[in-house]
Amino acid sequence: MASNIVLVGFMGCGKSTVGRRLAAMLGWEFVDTDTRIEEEQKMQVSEIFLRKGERAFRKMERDLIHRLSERTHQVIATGGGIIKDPANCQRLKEGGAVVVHMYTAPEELYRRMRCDTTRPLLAPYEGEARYEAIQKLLQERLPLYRSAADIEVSVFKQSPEDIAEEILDMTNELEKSSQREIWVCNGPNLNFLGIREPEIYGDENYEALKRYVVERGQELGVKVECFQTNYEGALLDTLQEAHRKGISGIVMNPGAFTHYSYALRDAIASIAVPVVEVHMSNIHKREEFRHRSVTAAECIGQICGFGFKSYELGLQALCNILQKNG
Ligand SMILES: Nc1ncnc2c1ncn2[C@@H]1O[C@H](COP(=O)(O)OP(=O)(O)O)[C@@H](O)[C@H]1O
Ligand SMILES: O=C(O)C1=C[C@@H](OP(=O)(O)O)[C@@H](O)[C@H](O)C1
Ligand SMILES: [Mg+2]
Repeated sequence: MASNIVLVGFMGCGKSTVGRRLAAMLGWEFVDTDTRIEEEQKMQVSEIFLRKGERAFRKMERDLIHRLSERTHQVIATGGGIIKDPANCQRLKEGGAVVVHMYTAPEELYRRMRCDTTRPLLAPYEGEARYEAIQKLLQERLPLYRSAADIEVSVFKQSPEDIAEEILDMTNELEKSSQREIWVCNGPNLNFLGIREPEIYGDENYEALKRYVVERGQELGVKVECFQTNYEGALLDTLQEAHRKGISGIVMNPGAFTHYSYALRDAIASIAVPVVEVHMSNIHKREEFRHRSVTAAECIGQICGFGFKSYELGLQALCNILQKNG
């Protein structure tokens, strides 16, 4: 489980409201950074802005985040500007926190904060001008929230209780997927990518393919290991090893073994690990002997024709299935 759950998002998205409920559901401490700063300074946030200025407030936020990052079992509702300094979320994440971005449209944020007097950044604006200020600031900050967050949850037309439940489910799923390991297994001649018939397989080499799949894995929150061999038996050994080690899934490009290796077909059939078959080229558009796959029927499915992207689609398909199966 995450050490802390940190809620980020624009003013009015419901961080304070949802955070309190989420903490109660988990039996964790609830910390609202604005409230904590107000208690420590014995002054309202709007008064701090007025008397000491925004810079001083941001420093108070930074100092508080520093202290909170050393503790665990907290749901932390941050102020909407916490992401102005990327080091804040970075610090919390280094301590094992999961950062959740709560998102809704500017129209809904305006509806909630039309008459609000507690948010100093909106104080100079009323009516239409307030809506425009929200829209402009949201546009500026959205990329910052997104790059800080591990998870994004839409909070439009959902009750705070339902949002808290959803955050809990998503956090649990993130936790599970981070424990998953997927092997990307490549068969004969794939080590010759970049050299081998570039008009079919492109000019990027095998090292580039490895980097590509590892990065796609990171985006999906799973660990990816790559294997390549030109030997049929070695490919079988790798599948059996994946089974013995309890690897979560395999994305496999069996190369030309696809079309005739019954031994590989039997290996896929005998392991408990789900396999997705991928090919860079569209094998059905090519020579007759490539139209048939003796291995695909033992796999969950086959993806072909999208170059490196076939591997990404394979990884996505596997992750969806693993998520569905718990
Ligand atoms: N899911 C929701 N649906 C409707 N109104 C909400 C929801 N969550 C929060 N609110 C309301 O929106 C306003 C802002 O919520 P708050 O929790 O203070 O947001 P934040 O801490 O992100 O600024 C409050 O009036 C609150 O009651
Ligand atoms: O977005 C911001 O810069 C701010 C958001 C506020 O918190 P909420 O997001 O809880 O409104 C509060 O920290 C301060 O007014 C500044
Ligand atoms: Mg708040």
